[in-house]
Amino acid sequence: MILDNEFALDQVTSDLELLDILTGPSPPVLQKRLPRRDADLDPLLLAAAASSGPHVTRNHYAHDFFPGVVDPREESSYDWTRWQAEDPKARQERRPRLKYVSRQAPRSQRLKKEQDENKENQGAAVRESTGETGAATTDVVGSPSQGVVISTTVEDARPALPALEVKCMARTRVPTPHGPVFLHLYHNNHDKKEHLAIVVDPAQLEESAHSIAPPIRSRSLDSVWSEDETEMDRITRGAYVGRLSATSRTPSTPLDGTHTSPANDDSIPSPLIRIHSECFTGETIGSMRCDCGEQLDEAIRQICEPISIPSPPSTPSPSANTPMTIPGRGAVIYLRQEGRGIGLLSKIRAYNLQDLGHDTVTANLMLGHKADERGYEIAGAIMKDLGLGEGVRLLTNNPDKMAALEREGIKVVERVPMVPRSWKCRQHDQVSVHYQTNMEEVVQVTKKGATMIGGGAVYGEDLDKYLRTKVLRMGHMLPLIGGDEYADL
Ligand SMILES: Nc1nc2c(ncn2[C@@H]2O[C@H](COP(=O)(O)OP(=O)(O)OP(=O)(O)O)[C@@H](O)[C@H]2O)c(=O)[nH]1
Repeated sequence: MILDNEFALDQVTSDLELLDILTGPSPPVLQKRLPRRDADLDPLLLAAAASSGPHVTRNHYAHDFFPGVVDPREESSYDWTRWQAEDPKARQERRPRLKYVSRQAPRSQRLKKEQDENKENQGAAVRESTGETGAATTDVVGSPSQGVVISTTVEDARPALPALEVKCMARTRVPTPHGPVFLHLYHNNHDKKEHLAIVVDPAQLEESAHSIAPPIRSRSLDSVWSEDETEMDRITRGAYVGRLSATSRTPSTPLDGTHTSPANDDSIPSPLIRIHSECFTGETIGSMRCDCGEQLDEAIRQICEPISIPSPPSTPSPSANTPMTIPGRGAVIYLRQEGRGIGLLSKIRAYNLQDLGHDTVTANLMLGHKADERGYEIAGAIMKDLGLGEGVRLLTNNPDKMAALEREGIKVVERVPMVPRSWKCRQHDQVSVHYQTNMEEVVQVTKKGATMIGGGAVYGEDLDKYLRTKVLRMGHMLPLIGGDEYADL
């Protein structure tokens, strides 16, 4: 502030002095420049100075707006003699100032770090192939132009992971509304999670029947685990054939890999497979933010559907050319990769960011995660253990899953789209029940397979946003709803 007249003032330090100068009855006469003042100006002082008249502004500043008077209506709040200045520290404690603190480094630094990591990963791959372990990373903090290296660490000298191995620890029959399945629980040597395989192959329950298609069985479960394992050990872990009952218990023998089917293999469609990632919210509490629960249900339903095949020559049938029906076969590989690999805690936080208007991809990025942090190596290994590496039909819209499985050496012979039930229903006659609840229309699908809590199809604004983001930002292979493209599915 510069007032260039004759009024002499060496130091103007307090807000009240300034107020006097600015709002006094006659304009101030300054003889020299006011010294530079770095202290914060009270904005109320400026407001008072800028308002209509000194008689009003002085009064307001000193009384109504005085910082010590919390509530002007308080008894004696206008009584100067009783006012005591408040400890500014106490005031700060009472009203902590919310500060935005970015948890991310500037973008340039993050990009550089990413580049360094990529280089390092390439180096690690080379080292791994040459048998070296451990990876050095460099944390660059500060401007990249300065290249200030704060710390160089040898990344936790973690030994390279051993070659992936999976082992089916137990298997059991579970009846579901769609038909019986065999639940397989897997351990592996890369993470401590219990991944699962839900195998649909009811032909295995018919102990005596001649199975047309090769059985879907776990090699690791059926192998011999120790010299002294008993029949009961094998049966208890699920290494049996046929159906267990009080009168029937036949332990399995290790598969020799020479199983041949009497039918021409080409005539039997490849098993239908779904790689599904855990979703507590969608599968357990029926969340309608996503369609995960519905997808799990729909996948099991579709895999359980009987398959029509041409009669094999060796099978007696009324007419040689009459197609025959065999039970549906396939599996859901259920991976414990909650929230696309970011975990339930982060997914819950991401939901709050989504409520603020961000989509599911951006919310992940804002939390410092990738849009998708899943891996499919374990899924590939489980599929091979189940003898499913040679050709599967994959239920998915996700191009990453297809590519990842191919990388794991799984032959995907066909992609079967996963169409959200609500997208099918909008044009479909199957929507036979409409009812009102809480002023919203609820669509109840009467089609077989509706097992989720609260109804057959998830629906709503949140779900539409989620599904559209998957199509528009994650490249999912699903035409957006608009016309009658799903009417026949
Ligand atoms: N981070 C995040 N994860 C979510 C959200 N909604 C659902 N998920 C997770 O997404 C995963 C479900 O994905 P999947 O259905 O296996 O597969 P997909 O990538 O959608 O591909 P499809 O095979 O076409 O269904 C589960 O792990 C869910 O927990 C979300 O809003 N944010």
